[in-house]
Amino acid sequence: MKVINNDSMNMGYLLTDDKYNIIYFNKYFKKFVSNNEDILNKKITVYFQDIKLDKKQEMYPVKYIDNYVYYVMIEELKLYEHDLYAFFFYDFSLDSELEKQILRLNRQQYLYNEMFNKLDDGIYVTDEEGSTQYVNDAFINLSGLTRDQIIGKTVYDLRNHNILPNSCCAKVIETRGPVSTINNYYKGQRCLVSGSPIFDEKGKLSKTIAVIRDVSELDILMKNIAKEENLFIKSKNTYNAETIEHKKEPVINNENMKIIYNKAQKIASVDSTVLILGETGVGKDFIASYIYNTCNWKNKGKFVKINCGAVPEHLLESEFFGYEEGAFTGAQKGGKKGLFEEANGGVLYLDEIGDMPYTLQVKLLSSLNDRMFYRIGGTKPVEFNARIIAATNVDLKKLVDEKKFRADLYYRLNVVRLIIPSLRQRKEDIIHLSQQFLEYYNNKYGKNCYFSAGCLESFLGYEWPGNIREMKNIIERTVLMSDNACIDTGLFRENLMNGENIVEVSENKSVILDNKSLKEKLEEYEKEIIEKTLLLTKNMKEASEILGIDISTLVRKKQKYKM
Ligand SMILES: Nc1ncnc2c1ncn2[C@@H]1O[C@H](COP(=O)(O)OP(=O)(O)OP(=O)(O)O)[C@@H](O)[C@H]1O
Repeated sequence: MKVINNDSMNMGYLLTDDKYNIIYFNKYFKKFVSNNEDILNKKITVYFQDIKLDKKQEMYPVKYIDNYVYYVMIEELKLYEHDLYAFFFYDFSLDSELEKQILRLNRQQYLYNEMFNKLDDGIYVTDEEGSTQYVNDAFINLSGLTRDQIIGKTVYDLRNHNILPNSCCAKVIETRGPVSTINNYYKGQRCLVSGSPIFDEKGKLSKTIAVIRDVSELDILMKNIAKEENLFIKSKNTYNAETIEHKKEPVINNENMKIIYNKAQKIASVDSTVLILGETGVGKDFIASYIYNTCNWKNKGKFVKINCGAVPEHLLESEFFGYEEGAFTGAQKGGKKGLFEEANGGVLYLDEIGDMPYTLQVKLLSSLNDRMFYRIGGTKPVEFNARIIAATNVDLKKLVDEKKFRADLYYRLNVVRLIIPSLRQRKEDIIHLSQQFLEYYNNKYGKNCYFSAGCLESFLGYEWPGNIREMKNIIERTVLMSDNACIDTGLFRENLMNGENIVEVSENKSVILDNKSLKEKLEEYEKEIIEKTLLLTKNMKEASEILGIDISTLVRKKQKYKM
């Protein structure tokens, strides 16, 4: 701030005599008066009514007659024995160039705002700490949120409260790089969210911006095309959803799981035996195939899986080790390769190893130790160089103690042990897994479902006795059953009840039992699935393909359930 004494300046001063009559005023005041007489010799209080004449050498605001506010400072002067007063008026309003620039900026901001609000794509801007700074109208429409709910809140808070559970900007901040996500919004719109970091001139993260594009229609179109293509591939190849699903990235948020997957990665390229333990459905097969897929041995052999509990005992040996021609009555001409040979150079995955008959355990152990075996009826040793990964959901050590499993085989298998925790012990994975399955089934059934915040909370409260597999099945059911895009807690619970007769939800762990037999319940469920599938598909052919049964079975079932 400076005192401006120049007549041409945007500030004014005037002089009065000792009675406060104006005797001089500069050009600044001249613009307000038509001639000098209008102001000269008038009391200053005529123009500045609230001026405090006794307040000297102190600056304070006063109003001119047009109500414009100035800051005034009064000084006493002596001129040729006359007592005079000098009044300095400071106009703190911005000078005109600056004012023009601000106006221009305001106008520009208004125009940008208008432009952003005309876009069909949503825009979301945060600062470097994830605090929401700007959203356009399209985002408000897509999300169903109000600006009050989000502006000033961090994307982490919004993520934790499930308001924006899959925040792209949060991921941009975490990775400091561009990120794309697929998010579902409240009316079930599927949106492609492309987020980018914005760095300042020193390379420091300054903002993140995400553009949210509703791809629902495009998605449906793509799904239709994919469906057609899949039908084609299916007829040519043994295409199967499970294979495709296995190629998906593992969900690993839980710290324990990170350690386990890290270990799996480390041992992927060596051929030590791995024993995977964990409850049913926790992802034992999944991590076994992850190990196989992660190792990049050139020309590696196949991943051969056998469920030791599913093959009748009398067939197990021949399934495993194969046989020579004439080995037994009914043996195939030319003999047959067993799974051990099939898996050569690759991985032999022995699921439910705890169910392996005791007698066969001896042969397995000697094959592992000697790295060779004999086909049934064979005399020539066959080299064995597959890697063994075994898994079980039973307490193998207990079986050893009960003498149902050989201790030497147990220790031979137990070289690297991976114990997969249950889903309730890794709640951090629940939401991500559920989103992954939702996306998978949305794609599979051409739907756009999303979970309500309450439903996600119920997921966290539920015990998941069947772990990830149970979650996957429930999500498939709810996606199929939902009439609306939103899958809420009610639908989640309903589908728990349809599938299981025991329901444990939240802390209550209420047990709901009814008098129906399992067969009746399964029939009810089957009927419901068929009804829904028929409703969702164009014809019987499509329905039977989705259900994975042939048309004649579908017709029979329709008759059985009187549909
Ligand atoms: N980390 C993961 N990320 C994503 N999906 C997973 C993960 N782990 C498991 N799954 C999925 O969970 C489902 C069950 O996994 P899996 O079949 O491997 O369980 P399991 O423990 O072998 O079950 P069981 O004991 O009945 O053989 C599968 O659909 C699998 O694709």
